[in-house]
Amino acid sequence: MATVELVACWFWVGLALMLPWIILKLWKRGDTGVQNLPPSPWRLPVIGNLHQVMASGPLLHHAMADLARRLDTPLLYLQLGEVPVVVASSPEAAREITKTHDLSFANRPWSPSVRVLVAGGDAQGIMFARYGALWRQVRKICVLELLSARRVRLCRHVREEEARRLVAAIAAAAAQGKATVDVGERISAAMTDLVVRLVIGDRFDRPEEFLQVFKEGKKLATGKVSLGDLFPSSWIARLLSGNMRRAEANHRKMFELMDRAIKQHQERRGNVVEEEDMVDVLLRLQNQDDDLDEPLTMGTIKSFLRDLFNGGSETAVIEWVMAQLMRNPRVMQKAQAELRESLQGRQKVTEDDLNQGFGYRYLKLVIKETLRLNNAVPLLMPRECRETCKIMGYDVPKGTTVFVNAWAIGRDPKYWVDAEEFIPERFESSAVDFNGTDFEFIPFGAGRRMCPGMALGLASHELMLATLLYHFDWELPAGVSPSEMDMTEEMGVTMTSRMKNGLHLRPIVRVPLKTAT
Ligand code: HEM
Repeated sequence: MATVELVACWFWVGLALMLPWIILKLWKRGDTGVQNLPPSPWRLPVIGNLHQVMASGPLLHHAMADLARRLDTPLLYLQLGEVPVVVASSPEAAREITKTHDLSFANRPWSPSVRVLVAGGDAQGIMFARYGALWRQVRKICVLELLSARRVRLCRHVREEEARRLVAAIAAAAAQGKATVDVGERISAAMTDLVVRLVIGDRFDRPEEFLQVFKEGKKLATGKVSLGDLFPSSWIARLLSGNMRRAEANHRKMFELMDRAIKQHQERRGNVVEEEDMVDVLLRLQNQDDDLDEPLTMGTIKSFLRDLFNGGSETAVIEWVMAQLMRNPRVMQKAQAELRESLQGRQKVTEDDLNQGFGYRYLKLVIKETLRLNNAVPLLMPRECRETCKIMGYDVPKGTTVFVNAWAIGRDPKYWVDAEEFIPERFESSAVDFNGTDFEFIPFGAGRRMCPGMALGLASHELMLATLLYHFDWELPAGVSPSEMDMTEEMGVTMTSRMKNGLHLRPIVRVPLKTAT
């Protein structure tokens, strides 16, 4: 049975088992109070709008976009099990939530799964941290230290080394006569290695174990909706959700390994650190306690590092860019021609070349267009309403989970000509950018909780892509034409959208890598 059917089947079995609890809830139910809530489709008792959302399959952003379109509303109210949800599906609604009333939506909701991750509040990190002094502290460290433009520049040699290793691995597969390579898997391995090096450095003695625990954690944190999160007050639902115990064990193991990495860094601290990794920076700041508004506890440091791993190792965008290029041979040809013409004669792609404008003006437009159509984080990360407020004339009650459907906004024909077409040139003469001020295009979010890793993410993505396009030509598997490519989406970790069946392509070496580098 297909995974989707299996998930759906378990979902309905779970609901059936919860029937006695549902009846009890119905019996106890009081009035919800009169409020001018945003438009909502009809609801069933207790499960609310779950049946409508689940009916369209596991892609929440598609289901939510359909419902908003059907009701012709920029702001949609849904009751998902016990969880009240508001979805913003227009640039105006997104602006109200992430800018005008940013402070009212500066929290992330803590579902039971998130509670496991943040260990009840002792390991809030940054992604799920409650808005307040601690979050402000870690966010400042991100912006000024760990992910600053200066640090992104300083670590460019690590990105270049990993990009070269990626090329070498793909070239070796091509030389062995492999029909195709799993491009997503290769990129993911390269990006995970990259982020491990940036965060804990080269000298950690158990990198393999760390990677394994990290990968298992990612599998456990699938973006699929869990019964326990939909009915947080029900222990039966939590029991049926199953994964919680494994997630707790994974969390413990991950923190144990981080303890070891931190200890190794501490032991080294007496020596001169030639090049600081992120653990070094955090330990240095921890020692300069007087400069901190909130103390950096070990729990905070470890959860902070965990979030940086998660944010930094996401590779869905690169895979989507490659897929769109294969589907649009004209665009692929233009991007490669520009790169090869301007980098002619060079044995490798360097960030200095790219930054000086060598050959990737068009590639930048390609990445932008992919972020519009295949937004890797389609619903951004959920916010929670901290105080009841009015958005576009409707009441959004305190405690509501709020999604911004950036995916739907990026495809809305009201704001985009030929919205479903892949046309990088649309950005050529347009000032619209993803820096969080043009609300029709917000792949990195906007406002206080906007992605702090944008510069690092873009630098890594641009270099990896330029390298893949410069060194190789790419072919689809025999018998598959560009228009027949499987572009089916699925939800990955922390609500990211990735290619469900991967991207398998045949690489043909065009510019061989010089081995002596
Ligand atoms: C192309 C790559 C990336 C994309 C598309 C992306 C996208 C996003 C989005 C949409 C959000 C939620 C914003 C919101 O709620 O308004 C986010 C948050 C975040 N991202 Fe990224 N991101 C990327 C790369 C990175 C990298 C490289 C890092 C760090 C190593 C990172 C770290 C984070 C963190 C820590 C948050 C949470 C911020 C907070 O809650 O204060 N991201 N990202």
